[in-house]
Amino acid sequence: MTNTWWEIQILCEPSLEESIFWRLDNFGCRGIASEKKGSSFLVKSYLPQFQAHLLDLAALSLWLRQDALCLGLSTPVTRWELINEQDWASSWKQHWQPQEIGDRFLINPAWLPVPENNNRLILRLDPGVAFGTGNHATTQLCLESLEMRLSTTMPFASEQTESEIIADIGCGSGILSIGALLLGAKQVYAVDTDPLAVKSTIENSELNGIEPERLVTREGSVEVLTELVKGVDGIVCNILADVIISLVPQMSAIAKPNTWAIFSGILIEQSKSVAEALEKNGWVVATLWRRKEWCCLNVRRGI
Ligand SMILES: C[S@@+](CC[C@H](N)C(=O)[O-])C[C@H]1O[C@@H](n2cnc3c(N)ncnc32)[C@H](O)[C@@H]1O
Repeated sequence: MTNTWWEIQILCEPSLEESIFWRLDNFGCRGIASEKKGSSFLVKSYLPQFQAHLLDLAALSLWLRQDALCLGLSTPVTRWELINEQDWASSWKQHWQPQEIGDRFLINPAWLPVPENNNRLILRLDPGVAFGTGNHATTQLCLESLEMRLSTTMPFASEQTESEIIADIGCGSGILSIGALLLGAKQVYAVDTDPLAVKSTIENSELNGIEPERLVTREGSVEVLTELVKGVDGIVCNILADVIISLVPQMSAIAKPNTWAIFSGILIEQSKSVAEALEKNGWVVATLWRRKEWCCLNVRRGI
């Protein structure tokens, strides 16, 4: 049993209540209740924390807004917070098992023994409260894209994997940075606006025996990268679509004429607006991979 729950609160017009209940039920929420708040309704619902990442909650909020717009009603306000943090770590640890991703990776929780006779790249991880266990479709899509980019046996792989310098924007647990380094990249510059993510990336880097100079981690975003490095060969960025769109113009400062990039955290219905923002800023979309309701854009710098 988990001890930490998301409490999701939705303030809405009364006529939206039914469609919200339906959405929450489909989302896996347990215990849905509503109360009158003036002329509005406040719907409260609960979900074990391990069942939803922040990205999923953001997607839920978007669907609720879209439902309201389709019905011609004013959009609801969705908020979420974690309640009852006690025993979170131990309860969550019971739910997280080693996981194979793509053809090359095995994500192994830090507290489990490293499997013997396994020919996969073992990525050891203790994300703590940071995002990035490998369970989420967007992280998987990014790792698989990195695999295609950096595994020398892959047809689209870079011929100079061992000299590739990569930026990881929104590094979370550091899973993508460490994945790129295990695949043979020379160096990764990882940034995240959340100081807990920065701490988690540094700890996971040590856990995987990565030399500190190969994974440089800082709190912040693209503006910090521009101070750290002149140009990078590749970029991975798994954040929400809106954030990606706002960061794309600044990314030109760290892009070289042949830089490639992997973007995820994008709902399928948002892919068009992200692709447009990328193309406006000198990127060419090469492929779109999808898993569940999420997609991942593989792009390269335009000529
Ligand atoms: C979806 S998680 C991705 C974690 C990990 N890279 C993965 O793929 O599993 C997004 C991360 O981006 C960070 N973030 C959000 N906005 C950001 C921004 N503007 N610049 C840098 N990081 C940001 C969040 O703190 C969070 O750790």
